[in-house]
Amino acid sequence: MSLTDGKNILVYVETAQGAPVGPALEILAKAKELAAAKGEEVIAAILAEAPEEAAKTAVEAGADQAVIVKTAESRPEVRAAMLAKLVEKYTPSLVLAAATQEGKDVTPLLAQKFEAGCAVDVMNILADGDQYVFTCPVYGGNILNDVVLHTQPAVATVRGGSFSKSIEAGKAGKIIEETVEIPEESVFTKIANVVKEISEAVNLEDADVIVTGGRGMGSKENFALVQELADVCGGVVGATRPAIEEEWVGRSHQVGQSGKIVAPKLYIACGVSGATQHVSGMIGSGYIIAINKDEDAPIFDVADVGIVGDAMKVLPLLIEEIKKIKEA
Ligand SMILES: Cc1cc2nc3c(=O)[nH]c(=O)nc-3n(C[C@H](O)[C@H](O)[C@H](O)COP(=O)(O)OP(=O)(O)OC[C@H]3O[C@@H](n4cnc5c(N)ncnc54)[C@H](O)[C@@H]3O)c2cc1C
Repeated sequence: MSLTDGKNILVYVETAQGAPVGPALEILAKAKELAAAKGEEVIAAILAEAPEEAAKTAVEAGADQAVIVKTAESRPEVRAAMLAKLVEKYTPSLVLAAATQEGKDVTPLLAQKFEAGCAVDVMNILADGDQYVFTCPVYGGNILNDVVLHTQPAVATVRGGSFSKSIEAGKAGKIIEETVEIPEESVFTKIANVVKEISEAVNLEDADVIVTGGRGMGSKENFALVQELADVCGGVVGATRPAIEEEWVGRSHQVGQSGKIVAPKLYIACGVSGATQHVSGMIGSGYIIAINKDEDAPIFDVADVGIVGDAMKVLPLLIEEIKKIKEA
């Protein structure tokens, strides 16, 4: 199945605890800009148990209309099938979703239904006549590749932090409720078990402050300093793959190529060497502070501020100073 004469941009607005996730709001702002240049519209598609509030926020963030489907369904296969029904009905030329874990699961399945090309982890989008040019990182972010998809629709997942959100409080837009039924016999995925740790995954993609610990933290006891610093900064804990393999923190905290792509305002890397596979997941951060005892560690190449020292000595000092400032 493929579309012809597609028009408008459909943004899949993922939600968490009833509200759109930050990267989805960023995409809506970019979609608004792209659509306005062509005299087209932005349609937000929301699949959630109670999507009404999220729909209002999506409109304020740039959507001209929000299409909502009330559902508690969590299986990516079913969510992709639901979105496909909306794409069939609203015939967008472009479908965008955040490159979150859910976006990465759902979007390629959606693209496959329309035999459409799917650009992943997009960092920029330019309109070029009737086509869009998607800038995507390849080889762990060492090369930026421009991709053009000659399909209807074109489908893309967008990396968090690539665009800035823009909220126009009180903006009005049409909210349309759709009912989409996906017959159970057409679904191959059955949920056998939900693993608690993964289901209560930390929301790294939306965090303003991330404090990440790497192998250099040395032990689970020392890693507690990373949590403490995150707490005093009002942030969340990230980790490199070795720190997770050592079981100092859960898998949902992993930042990097095979973890989460993050773009907080502040990223503090403690005992992290700066391997390409890690850096490709955090290079979009606004301000990077690195603490490493090796002055030649590659993490310093991407850091705005580098502290050469033993993290076990530097972190307690930082925590103490920040506490003092907050109490003052
Ligand atoms: C296909 C693939 C995918 C991968 N995906 C990911 C991914 O998503 N995320 C990820 O993180 N990695 C990923 N990796 C692993 C990656 O290649 C690196 O091995 C990893 O990022 C290194 O983690 P690290 O910096 O914690 O450890 P190390 O590279 O061992 O660095 C530890 C650092 O701590 C410093 N240090 C030691 N003691 C102290 C101290 N007391 N105080 C301060 N500094 C200290 C050292 O100088 C060193 O620079 C992937 C690898 C592959 C092959």
